[in-house]
Amino acid sequence: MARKTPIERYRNIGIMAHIDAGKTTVTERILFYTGISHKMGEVHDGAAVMDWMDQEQERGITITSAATTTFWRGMDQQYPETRINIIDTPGHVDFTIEVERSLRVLDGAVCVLDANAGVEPQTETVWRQANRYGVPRMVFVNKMDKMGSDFFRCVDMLKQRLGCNAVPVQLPIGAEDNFAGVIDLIRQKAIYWNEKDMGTTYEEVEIPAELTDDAARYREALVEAAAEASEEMMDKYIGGEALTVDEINHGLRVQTIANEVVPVLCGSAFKNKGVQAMLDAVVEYMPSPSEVPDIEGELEDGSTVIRESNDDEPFAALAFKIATDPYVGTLTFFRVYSGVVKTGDTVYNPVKGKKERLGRIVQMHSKERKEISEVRAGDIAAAIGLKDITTGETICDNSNRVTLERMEFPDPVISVAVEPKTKSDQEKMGIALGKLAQEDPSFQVRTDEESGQTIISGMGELHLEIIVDRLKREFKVEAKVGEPQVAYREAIRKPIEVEGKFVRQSGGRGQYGHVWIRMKPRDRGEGYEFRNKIVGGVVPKEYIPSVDKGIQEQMESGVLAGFPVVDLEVELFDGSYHDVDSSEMAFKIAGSMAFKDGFMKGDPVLLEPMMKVEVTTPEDFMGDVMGDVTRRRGTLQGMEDGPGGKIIRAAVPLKEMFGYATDLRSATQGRAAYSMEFDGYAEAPNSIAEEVIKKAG
Ligand SMILES: Nc1nc2c(ncn2[C@@H]2O[C@H](COP(=O)(O)OP(=O)(O)OP(=O)(O)O)[C@@H](O)[C@H]2O)c(=O)[nH]1
Repeated sequence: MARKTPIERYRNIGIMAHIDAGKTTVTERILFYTGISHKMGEVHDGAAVMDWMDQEQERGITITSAATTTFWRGMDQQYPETRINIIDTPGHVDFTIEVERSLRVLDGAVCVLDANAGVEPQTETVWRQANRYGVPRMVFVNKMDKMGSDFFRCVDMLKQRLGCNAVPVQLPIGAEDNFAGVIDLIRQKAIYWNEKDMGTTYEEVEIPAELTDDAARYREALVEAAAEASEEMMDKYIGGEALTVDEINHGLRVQTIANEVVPVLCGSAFKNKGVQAMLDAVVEYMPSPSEVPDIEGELEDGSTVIRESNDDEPFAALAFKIATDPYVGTLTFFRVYSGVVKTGDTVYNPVKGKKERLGRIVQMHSKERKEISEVRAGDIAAAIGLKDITTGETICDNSNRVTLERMEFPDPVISVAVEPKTKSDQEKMGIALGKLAQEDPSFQVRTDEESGQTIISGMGELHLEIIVDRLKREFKVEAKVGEPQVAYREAIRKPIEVEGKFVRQSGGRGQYGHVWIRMKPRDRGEGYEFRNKIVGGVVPKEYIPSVDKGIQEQMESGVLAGFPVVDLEVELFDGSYHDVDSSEMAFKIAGSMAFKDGFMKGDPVLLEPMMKVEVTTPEDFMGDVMGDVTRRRGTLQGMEDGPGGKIIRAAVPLKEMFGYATDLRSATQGRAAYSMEFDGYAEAPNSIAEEVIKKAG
């Protein structure tokens, strides 16, 4: 079967936004206009297309990222059919991990702003993440019909708060109740959507006289930004020659894909204005899979390889989301980077080292699944029934094995004990939690050895709340939940040299392992490194990995209070062995003994997770909010004015942030908002450390 849509006509995009900016409404309108969704449900009466999990609809926030395919030929049918795959990215801070994994597989993003609120804390968080992945972006200033909407302030905020080169390609006609349509600055037309048919039809007329000056000024700026794309265009522009519409669009496209320009559009999804023009801009300015850098992978021999974005390469794809579906079981969403795969093919997962047969492949057209028999480079689809795969892993051609760039997931920072309400649910809960952990690598499950309790860990209070909620809804397991616990870490602050000797003489064959190691603290986030500095075979080669293993196992279970030890360099530089009695086990124990001893002598410290917190509050409550942050052991890091009031930035220990949502709401009559992001580990003060160590007993 040949390719239906050439890869140049693919757009894999994400829609990112702060909660309530209108991402769901925008997505739903896109599906409506592209003809896939024929009924328009309003988000909060529960019929929206993208909100597909029950509690998402109840909470009104989008938690999972699903992928939806749709086709667009342009407002005037001016393009060849373009396939737009929309990857939904959640806006809530507790789900940054969901944002990360969608950013990883999309080629471009539309950032939706609330025209009144502008750039909000979470917009910034997601924007920074997108910067890290170098994702080209455009902005849709939504809610132009809303009280207090201000397109130009939004553009200023984009420039100032996000530091991006925001270039309006449209201007709004009117605002708030009088928002009537948009000016297309490139084609120099005013567009008004017909209110009677939900904006399906529209008319294009001359720019209203009172806006011609503004339009000319903004057009000049955008032409200049487009001309930067090439010397030829720049020469033409400087020479006073007019650039054609095609040239301008081409220039903006080049600059947007190079992350030099962010085109800005506006509209009101709710009032059915501007969405089709935004889709046109997706086609014009967002890259196709072949216009973004090709993905890198690692072959089995450790060498690096590039997998080009085309059908002739060997098949390689990345699983970016795993969902459990009550009807079909496990759905593995994957993005194909290269090659073709068909149902019935055997694929290989290099991380698990396993082959699996690809049973059914489906494409998600919003809630509807379409069975397909093959997928190609650039496609996004879901496989049904893959058994052993976790989010972030590669699937590839079994005879051309490759591991694509791995996704990095932060370790969980908070945990709670969960216990099923009835004993008989124990097993059911175990299975359910296992499935949830497979879906979400930022969520972990373990059994506490001492208490026998099941401990779940994740990225925030809400994250775990939702897991518990899903246990109940999807798996029918009611669980009791303990107090949230912070995931501390342990580290040393002083370099140290220590000896570990494990010798047993017991009748027959004894045990003999003996090592000398140097332990050095590393900077935060640098992790663990083991160096072998043995010369002259004083510790035989075959035992060296055992020493490393002994140390790592001990690091996992901690020394001070049972939390993992981090940021440490260990050098094995001396030791001795016995011809008969030495064994891997003996050296493993010697390594762990040396490590434990060294750790206690190396000025050990407890580390606590720190959160980057940003609160937007009306000025009246500023004093209260700041006082409260300080009481929570927070360090104020800055303050500025925003449209929603004062913006306060601070670093606060996670431990002190429990229940913050509720406290902030009651302290500010619900008028403040906040966002929070894991920022790294810092030394916990003595009082806290003592308490934690005592509790660990
Ligand atoms: N006035 C106005 N309201 C809008 C517009 N678009 C969306 N809304 C409303 O804004 C609210 C939030 O919209 P959603 O589409 O749920 O926003 P979201 O960003 O998907 O929200 P989360 O899923 O919670 O992240 C809803 O009440 C919408 O009806 C708009 O263009 N104008």
